[in-house]
Amino acid sequence: MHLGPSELILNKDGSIYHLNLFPEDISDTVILVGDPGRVERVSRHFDTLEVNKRKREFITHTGRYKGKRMTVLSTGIGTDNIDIVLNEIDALANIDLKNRKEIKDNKIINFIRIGTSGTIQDEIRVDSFLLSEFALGFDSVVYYYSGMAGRQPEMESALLDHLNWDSNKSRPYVVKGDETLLQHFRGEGVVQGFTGSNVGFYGPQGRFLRLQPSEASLFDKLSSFSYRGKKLTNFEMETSALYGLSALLGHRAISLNAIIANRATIAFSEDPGRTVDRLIHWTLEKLVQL
Ligand SMILES: O=P(O)(O)O[C@H]1O[C@H](CO)[C@@H](O)[C@H]1O
Ligand SMILES: O=c1cc[nH]c(=O)[nH]1
Repeated sequence: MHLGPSELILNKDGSIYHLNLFPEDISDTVILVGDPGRVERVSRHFDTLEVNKRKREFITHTGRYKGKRMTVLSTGIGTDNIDIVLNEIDALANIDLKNRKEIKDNKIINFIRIGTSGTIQDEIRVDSFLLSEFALGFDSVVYYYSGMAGRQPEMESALLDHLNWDSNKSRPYVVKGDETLLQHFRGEGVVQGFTGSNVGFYGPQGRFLRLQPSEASLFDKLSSFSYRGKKLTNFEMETSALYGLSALLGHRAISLNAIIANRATIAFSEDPGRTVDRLIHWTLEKLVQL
């Protein structure tokens, strides 16, 4: 199918609209970070830097770490930005931008998110690393696409029963990370988790400064949910759409979280930057072995 100029939008120089990139600018290993400032914290470890581009909050560096070509790209905050980033990276990989048609042999991208997150379980230590085995999406991005790849309907039903969900809010969905990548990144010292991706940092994560909650018991209901021994472990704001869209597009994704807050013990990391830097270094080393 030919994609017209209002659908597949290209800049004057032919680069993709928001990311400002050409197909040759990206590797098939893409590290996603929320914070644009974190891109340099990753690429400072690279031996060589070949691409350094930006538009809006989307900064992209491509280079080599110990010989392996990698791209690190900032998504900004939220699942709506993940919709842009996943669709545009996929277009760079799998659409011929000149004739505006899908390329026959689809390329598979490995997406590795390195993010910050708050745990909701008291036994998970601040400054630990958490690998999201499953993601719970409070956003509704996946509902705009056809298909159920990666989705976990039984977990979704169990959760909806447990929460007695308010129908004014979008229906939460559950999606699994890519098993090949999960296997590679599982290991000692890494908590395996079930990550909630919320549609905000405050109310949607049960944080209230001056406003009052519409449902006072929601945070407790979420932290007490368990499905076949798997508890909901932590909150952040991107992993669900990353897992959902990657599965639908045929890519692989995992999400690694630096736990900087513990909402159950009301603790915050004394040095979150150090924890993020440790997670970056650990992830780069694991990626070289992939
Ligand atoms: O540190 P990043 O990757 O931005 O991730 C987390 O931090 C932001 C909120 O402070 C949200 O994007 C959340 O997902
Ligand atoms: O509590 C937290 C910490 C980091 N990021 C979030 O989204 N929530």
